[in-house]
Amino acid sequence: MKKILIIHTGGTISMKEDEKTGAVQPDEKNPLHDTTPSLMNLADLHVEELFHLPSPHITPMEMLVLRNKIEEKVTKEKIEGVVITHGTDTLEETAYFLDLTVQADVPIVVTGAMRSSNEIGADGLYNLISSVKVAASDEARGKGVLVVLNDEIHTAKNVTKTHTSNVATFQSPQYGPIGIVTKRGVFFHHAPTKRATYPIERISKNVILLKAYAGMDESLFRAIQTLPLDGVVIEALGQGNLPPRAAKGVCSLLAANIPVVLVSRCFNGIVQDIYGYEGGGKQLKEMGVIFSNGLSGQKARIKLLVALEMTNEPQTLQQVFME
Ligand SMILES: NC(=O)C[C@H](N)C(=O)O
Repeated sequence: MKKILIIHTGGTISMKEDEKTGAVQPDEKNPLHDTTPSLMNLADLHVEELFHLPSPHITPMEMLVLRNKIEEKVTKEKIEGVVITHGTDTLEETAYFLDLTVQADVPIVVTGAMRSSNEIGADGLYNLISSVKVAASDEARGKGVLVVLNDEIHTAKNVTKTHTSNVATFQSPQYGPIGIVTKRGVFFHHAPTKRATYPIERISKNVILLKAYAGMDESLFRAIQTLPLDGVVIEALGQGNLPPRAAKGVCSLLAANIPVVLVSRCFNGIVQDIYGYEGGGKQLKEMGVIFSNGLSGQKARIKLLVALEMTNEPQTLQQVFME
C-alpha cells in the first residue's frame, strides 16, 4: 500500500451544522478523524491536523506553511502522495499556490466539501476517499497539483468554484476535467501542459486584484497608490481592454514602477493586444502592462505574489506569465 499523508486545514469538510441555529461552523473535534478507519484499506495513511480554519481565513502565509509541511514530510518520511482537505471558498488559490511552489514529485490532491459532516448527503467523506484513490494512483504523478471533488479530477491551474452551494461546483471552464474517479478506479483522459515551479522561501508582497466595469475611472487606482503596494492584477473587459480613464490609472501605477498584470473578467479565453482604441489592449501592451495567458484574476494574483519574490523586472514577469 502507498504511504499517503492527509493534511487537514479546515473548511466545511471539517465542520458541523448546529441543529438548533442551523449555523455551519468548525467543531472542536475535527469530525474527519472519525472517518479515518473507513479509509485504511485504501492506503498506508498518515494524518496531520495543520489548521482548523474556514478557507476565507486562509492567507498566503498559511499556504506557505502548508507548502513547507508537504516538502518536509515527503523528504523526511518518504510520503508517496498527499491529500489536503480545505474549505472550498479559497481552495483554488491554495491549490494553485502549491502547484507553483511545491518541488516534491509526488501526487498532491486538494479536496473539500459543500455540505458539512452531519448534513444529509454530506460529500466530505466521499470526496476524501476519491482523493486518497487519486493520490495513490501511479498515473497522478507528474500532473501538477490536482483538485478532486464530485468524482472529477481537475488541474489546480484551471479549476474554479462556479456555484455557491451545488456539490458540482468545481469546474474547469476552459478545458474541462482531466480525469474521473469511479467505483472501479481512477481514469485520466487528458495530460496537462508543462508545469513551471518557483522555489520561493517567503511570501511578503502586497498584490491587489481589481475588476474592470463599464465607466471605471482612475479613482480606485489613485486610492490604492496610497497603500504599500507591490503589484496589481486587473480583470479587464473582453480580450483585454479598459475604459479610457481606467487606462490612465494604470499609466500612473506603471509610472510608480508597480507591475500591472492583465487577465479577462470573461472566464474563457486569453487576453491579447487586439484593439487599437484608447484603453484597448494595444495601448495597454505598449504602456508595459503584463498580459496573462488564461488565468483567472485570483490565480494571476497568486502567481504575481510568487513571481515578485524573485523579480519585479517587467520583462521577466511577462516571461513568467507566459509559462
Ligand atoms: N464549502 C466550504 O468549504 C465553504 C466554507 N465557507 C469554506 O471555504 O471554508
